[in-house]
Amino acid sequence: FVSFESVVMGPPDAILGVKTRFLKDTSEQRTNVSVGKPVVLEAVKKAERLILENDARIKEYLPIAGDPEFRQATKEFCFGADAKAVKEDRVATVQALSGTGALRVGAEFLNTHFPGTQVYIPDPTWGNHFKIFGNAGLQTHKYRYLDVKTRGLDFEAMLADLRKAAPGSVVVLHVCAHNPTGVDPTTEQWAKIADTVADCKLLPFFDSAYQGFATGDVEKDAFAVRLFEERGLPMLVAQSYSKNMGLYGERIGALNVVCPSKDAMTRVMSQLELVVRAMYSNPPRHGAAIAATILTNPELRAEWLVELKAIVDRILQMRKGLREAIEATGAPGDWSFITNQIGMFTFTGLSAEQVASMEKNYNIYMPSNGRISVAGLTDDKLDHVAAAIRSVL
Ligand SMILES: Cc1[nH+]cc(COP(=O)(O)O)c(/C=N/[C@@H](CC(=O)O)C(=O)O)c1O
Repeated sequence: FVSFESVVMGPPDAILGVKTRFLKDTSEQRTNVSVGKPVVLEAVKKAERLILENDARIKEYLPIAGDPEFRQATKEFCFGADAKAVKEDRVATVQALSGTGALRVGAEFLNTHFPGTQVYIPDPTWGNHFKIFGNAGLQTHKYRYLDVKTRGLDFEAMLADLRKAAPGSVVVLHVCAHNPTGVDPTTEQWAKIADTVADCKLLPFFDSAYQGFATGDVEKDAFAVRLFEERGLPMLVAQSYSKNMGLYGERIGALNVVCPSKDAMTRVMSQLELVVRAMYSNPPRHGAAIAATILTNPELRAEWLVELKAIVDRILQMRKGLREAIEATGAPGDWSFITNQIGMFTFTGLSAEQVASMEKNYNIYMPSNGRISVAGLTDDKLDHVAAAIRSVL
């Protein structure tokens, strides 16, 4: 029988748990570089004013699949309005509890209809990927991704590992701004990955959590997904608006499943709705209303894209500043990876011990894998972070 007394303590989350420790730290020099610091965008504030004025049905249930306007807008944002799969209505799209929820609904759907499916996940990857797919009952495997020597993509090893996967296996691919490494395939490498996926009959499950955060251009950042769509490949794509709209706590995202026909899409939609209904019934309204308003209102969309570009430009400045601050300490080694990597994070290669020492002596808070959220840096913190890194080399 159930006895809550027998429940053991679970481990703190490797990423979200860091912020908890940061908040307990009262020192002046405490610095949180673990997760993004959500600035509320002007476009979001304006969208919320519009929603409050116009949306009379503000508290009704949404349909199981979510806000219809959001679903169409997010699909077009991901694949492009002119994508064949979109125009032929072959993409099954359900609103999701952000990227995590999209991945989980997709994993449950796969396990329900294709039990025993093997899922190949990059090494390293986002800290939650293995648990999401594992908890849904799927078999997870690593594929080599980062070459720790060059700090670049271990491309041949990645392809070799994918070629070893059984046909029908799922391969998780970060669309852009790979977390935690900040290392992405080049466009030529994406073409070869698409060839390998097609030849080996693998099923891509794209994780699109940073569209717009890699280059500041939302169209360019969707390159990989759109290349695979143009090839006519089936795929799943999990989307998140946590980072690119700063809607973290609104939990707004989507799961897209590209199907071979409109009829198949209709059947997949019906099965996705069964997963959603039994998991949380239907999704929250507010985040979907914000995202749909920004995506479909031309003035707000334009304003949003300008704000997003400014955020990405500031991150590039912080990368340059951090690299120069570290080099100014006379730190040994090549720090060019800090400005070569893209997206929100830089993967420093610091060990868990070095990270713990930086927390203890310099009150720097970051995940034990050595990832620094550059988005969390400000000019006045650069020298402090650089000194902390210098102290552990
Ligand atoms: C690659 C990736 N995919 C999905 C998510 C899910 O985010 P959501 O808010 O559910 O849409 C995150 C979040 N990453 C950051 C926060 C977290 O760990 O949840 C992070 O890596 O810091 C990712 O980095």
